[in-house]
Parts: sequence; C-alpha cells; structure tokens
Amino acid sequence: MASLTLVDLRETTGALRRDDLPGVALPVEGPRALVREIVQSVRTGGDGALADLTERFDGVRPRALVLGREAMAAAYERLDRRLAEALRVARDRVREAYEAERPAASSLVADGIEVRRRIVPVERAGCYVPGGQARYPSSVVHTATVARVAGVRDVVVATPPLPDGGLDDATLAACHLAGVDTVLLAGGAQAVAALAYGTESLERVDVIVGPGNLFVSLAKQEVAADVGVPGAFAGPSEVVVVADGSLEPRVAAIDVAVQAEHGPHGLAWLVTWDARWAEQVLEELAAYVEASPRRAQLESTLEAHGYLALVRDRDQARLVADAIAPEHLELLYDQAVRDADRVRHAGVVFVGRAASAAFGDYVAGPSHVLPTAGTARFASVLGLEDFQRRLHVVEVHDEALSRLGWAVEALADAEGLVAHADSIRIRREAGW
Ligand SMILES: NC(=O)c1ccc[n+]([C@@H]2O[C@H](COP(=O)([O-])OP(=O)(O)OC[C@H]3O[C@@H](n4cnc5c(N)ncnc54)[C@H](O)[C@@H]3O)[C@@H](O)[C@H]2O)c1
Ligand SMILES: N[C@H](CO)Cc1c[nH]c[nH+]1
Ligand SMILES: [Zn+2]
Repeated sequence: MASLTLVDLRETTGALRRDDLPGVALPVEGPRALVREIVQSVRTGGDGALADLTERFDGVRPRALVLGREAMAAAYERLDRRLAEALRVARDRVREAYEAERPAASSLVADGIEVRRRIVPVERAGCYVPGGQARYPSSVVHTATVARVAGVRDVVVATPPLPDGGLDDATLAACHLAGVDTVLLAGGAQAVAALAYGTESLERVDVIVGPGNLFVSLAKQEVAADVGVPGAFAGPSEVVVVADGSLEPRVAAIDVAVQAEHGPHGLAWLVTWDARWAEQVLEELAAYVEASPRRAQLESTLEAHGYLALVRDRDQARLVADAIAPEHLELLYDQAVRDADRVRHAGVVFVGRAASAAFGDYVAGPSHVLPTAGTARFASVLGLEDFQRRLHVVEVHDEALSRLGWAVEALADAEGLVAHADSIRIRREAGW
C-alpha cells in the first residue's frame, strides 16, 4: 500500500537548505550510456535507425515516420466535438497568455550610438510530446502554441506511435489547432536525436522543447551542444501540496495524487502543520490509490518519492517548499495569497482551495512545461524567449568618435590590442 514517508520538521529551526530534505535521485548513469548510444545510432543511421529503435523501445514500426497537415486536419474533423472544443479552449487560453507577454523591441540612443534590440524567432522548433505512460494532446497545445506566438516558421511535433503504429486523433487534432507543420512519429531519445540532427525525411530543427521521461530529458542534454535546448529540465511531474484542516482530506489526497499518476520518478509532498488532519489525508490517499486505474504509476512515485512533512507553521511550510523547488506548488489554506508572493522557488504556484494543479496542466494559460528535479531554482516555465533570439543592431554615428572613441582607445591600449585602437584612431584622424 502506498503511503508517504514522514519528514518531521517541527523541531527544526532556522533556514532549510535543499540538501536537508530528501530529493529525487534520478537513476541516470545506465540510461545516460544507453541514450548516448541511441543518439549516435540515429545520427549515423537516419530513418532506418529511427524505425529500428522505435520497434525496439515502443514495440512497433511506425506506419509512416512523418505526417503532414492533411492528416492533422482530418483527425480534427473526426474528433469528438466536446474534446475538440476543450482543446480549442486550452489553445486559446495558452495563446492569449503568451500574446500578453510578447516582448517589445527596445532602443537606446546616447552619445551618437543607437542600439536597437530586435527579437528574432528561430526558424524551426521541435516540440517533444510524451506518449509512453499516457498520451498528451495537451502538451502539443502547451508547446506548439507558444512556438507559434513566438513567430517560429516551422513547428515539428515528435511523439511516440501507438501500439498499432499510428497516432491518436486527439494528438493529431491538437496539432491541427496549434498550427503544427509536421509530426514525427517517434519518441524517446531516438526522436530527440532525429530532431537535433535530421534524417532523410526530417530536416533538423533549431531548438528542441517539451517534457518527457528520463530518456528524453537525458537525450536533450546529450544533443545540447548541437541544437538549442532552452528552458527547463521538464522531467517527471512533481507537486507540493500545502494545506491544513480547512480543506477536506479527500481533496488534499487527490491533489497529492494528481502529478504522481503520470508515472515513475515523480515527486509528491504533503506539507502541513495539522498532524491529526494529515492522518486523515493519508487514509484517503491509500483508498484512492488502491481504487485508481493508474495505481501502478501512483505507487511507483509515492513509494519512492512521496513525503509527508509536518511543520510548525505556514512560514516553515514555505521554507520547505522553497528548499524543494517543486514543479507545482499548491497553497490551499486560508489567506495563502500573501504567502504566494513570498515563494522563491517553484515552477508555478496555485493558490485558493479550488486551485488544483490540473487547471495549470490544461487551461490556466501558462504552459505546463515546467522545471522539475530542483531546477526551479534557476529555470522557468516554457516562454516565448525559448523560441526567440535577441539581435542587436548598433548604429554608430560620426559623433560617437569624438564622444566615446577615446574610451575605446584607452581600453584597447590597456589590453594591448592595437588594431582595436587603430580602427577608431584612423577614423578620428580622417576628421569624421
Ligand atoms: N515537467 C513537465 O513539464 C511535464 C509535462 C508533461 C509530462 N511530464 C512528464 O513526462 C513524462 C512522460 O513520460 P512517458 O514515459 O509517459 O512518455 P515519453 O514519451 O517521455 O517516453 C516514452 C518513450 O521513452 C522511450 N523509452 C521508454 N523506456 C525506455 C527504455 N527502457 N530505454 C530506452 N528508451 C525507453 C521509448 O522510446 C518511449 O517512446 C512523465 O514523467 C510526465 O510526468 C512532464
Ligand atoms: N502535469 C504535467 C506537467 O508536469 C502536464 C500534464 C499534461 N497532461 C496532464 N498533465
Ligand atoms: Zn499533469
């Protein structure tokens, strides 16, 4: 029976560091060597290697390696209307959230130098959409829509095939709605390699984004020298639920289970100052896990990385959350809004008793591609900037020679870089 491992912090005083708490120790060494081998094999073997590896790891040869817009549009027409409408709502909310964040071009003029900052989208983006333990049409929406708002010209989605070698209508329809150009029917490290290096049927991309399991995340690290891998380590899902007796125990129990049902290697914490109430939550959680059709996934995460932290008060609860730096943080007690603004490390914070992280997974607006494994200390949610480059145009008027030229010469002389200094001197001596 899955339970949570007790971490009693009530006697602990002062600051909490990340290493004071049990974390997720991902078993990376074996997978890393395998991922290296897979990437190399796709890099040299192209389409053939990709199909062979798909057969090896997904148990099927894809019916086609690449699908185009026609297949996506046809799937959208076939899709159940309620689901199509839900996907459209999710797409619209993600699109609106990111349209509101579009960075403005900026410029600065002073001393004869005009600096303009241009925002230039990458040309081709690869969005990895997981498909092992569950299918993720929502991840299509939460990656490709952001790429489109960022202005990317070609958007490719890579996702593993179904056991029949094809792809589900919901994922294809989501591609249609999100404006995807090409679908690559491959998953895991082999898909990441194909996106990074290209194959006979797929042109390589400029950046790879999107969540995935350990093999996907390690493959992104493996190819990072050759392709942009911006943003977070978006690995197995995580949640920290902070609540007390003002919340029904079953509601808290289910929220702990929400992210754990994704599959192995995830992380789930319940943090509370209400020990009696916590016992009721544990009972509810055990019953919920036992009855769930995703019991195996729930148990794999909860048994390895499911924790109950007993803390003194709200302040200590926040320190615990900050030390964990979880992907999702739920603050579900009264008056949590003030505390939300004091949180430093989390992928996203949900506040209010209605605030299930499932809203964020689907329709809140910000992408559900979020930092995991403690990387929320330095990484953020998928953003427009992950698909864009900043490019400065520096226009230098002659006036700058008299106003700033001397500083260039002084610094170049100090560094012994004579051509640097001469390039200014020669212009000044010409009387420009
Ligand atoms: N952080 C985020 O933003 C976010 C968002 C959505 C999902 N997720 C996470 O993404 C993950 C999705 O994982 P998934 O497994 O369901 O789908 P996935 O598509 O990431 O992984 C499936 C692929 O992994 C490969 N694979 C599986 N076992 C392998 C093995 N032993 N050796 C080599 N390759 C192997 C296969 O090729 C398979 O196609 C979950 O952990 C979920 O929690 C994270
Ligand atoms: N919770 C996942 C991110 O960790 C995203 C997701 C997609 N579908 C359901 N959930
Ligand atoms: Zn989820």
